[in-house]
Amino acid sequence: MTSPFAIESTDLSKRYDDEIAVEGLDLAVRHGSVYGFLGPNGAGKTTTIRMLTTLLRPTGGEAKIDGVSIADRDAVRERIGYLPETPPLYPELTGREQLQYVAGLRDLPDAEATERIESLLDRFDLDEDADKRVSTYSKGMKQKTGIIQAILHRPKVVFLDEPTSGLDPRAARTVREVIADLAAEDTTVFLSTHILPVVDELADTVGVLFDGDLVAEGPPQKLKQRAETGDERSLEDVFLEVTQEADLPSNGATRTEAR
Ligand SMILES: Nc1ncnc2c1ncn2[C@@H]1O[C@H](COP(=O)(O)OP(=O)(O)OP(=O)(O)O)[C@@H](O)[C@H]1O
Repeated sequence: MTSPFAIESTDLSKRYDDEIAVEGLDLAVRHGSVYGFLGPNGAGKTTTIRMLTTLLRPTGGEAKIDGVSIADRDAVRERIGYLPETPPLYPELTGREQLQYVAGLRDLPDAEATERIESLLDRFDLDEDADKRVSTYSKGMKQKTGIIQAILHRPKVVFLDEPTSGLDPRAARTVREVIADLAAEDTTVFLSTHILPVVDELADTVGVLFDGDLVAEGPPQKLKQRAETGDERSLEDVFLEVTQEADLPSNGATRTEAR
């Protein structure tokens, strides 16, 4: 039977010399869902994403993407798209050339590549600037190009690190709509961001990482529900609480489960 999970990790860990960046991470992210991956600066989010996207070798544990071990780099890379914090772009290419280049790397047939590139350029309001060099692009224009190249080949799983970073409100809304569309088409979206309303709106499940450890996980609605009183609090309240609680060893950090 095929696994219901697009992303699975067991005891995934990364140690840099004596610094433990990620410790024993267990993830199970369903196909076609949006997973909001939260955590304070330095919590280990980028390290986790770099391991799941095969860019960094774990020092412990195992993970599978769409059923394929991250040890099988080529097979995993075929299945994923990744928008890192700084999108990898060639400044001397135009936006359109950059996307054509990526479509070529992904072996997209020419006609499909052209159709996909043009429709995404149009959707992100980048069509009029597509023949300018990337070196002349604003931060937001580079970010839009980075997002398009991450989803161009219709990956099964897409990892987005702060996708709305540097985007104006209209473009940020487009990104939110694109994420919802991807999930509706059964693409799994692993979304790392500090912008909690975006996660609240889009995520099926939220995971909060703190000091390399998952300290809370569940659907946003459940996490926001106070168990004792039934009152609702904001996702920001939840975030502040679980990342502070875990900070105080005397409190005995517990994982808030609300699956
Ligand atoms: N190449 C490296 N060498 C040594 N330590 C590293 C390296 N990369 C990351 N770290 C450490 O690992 C921990 C996790 O870093 P990581 O970049 O994964 O955090 P993050 O959650 O993505 O943070 P942010 O929200 O600030 O982007 C930090 O303590 C960081 O200093």
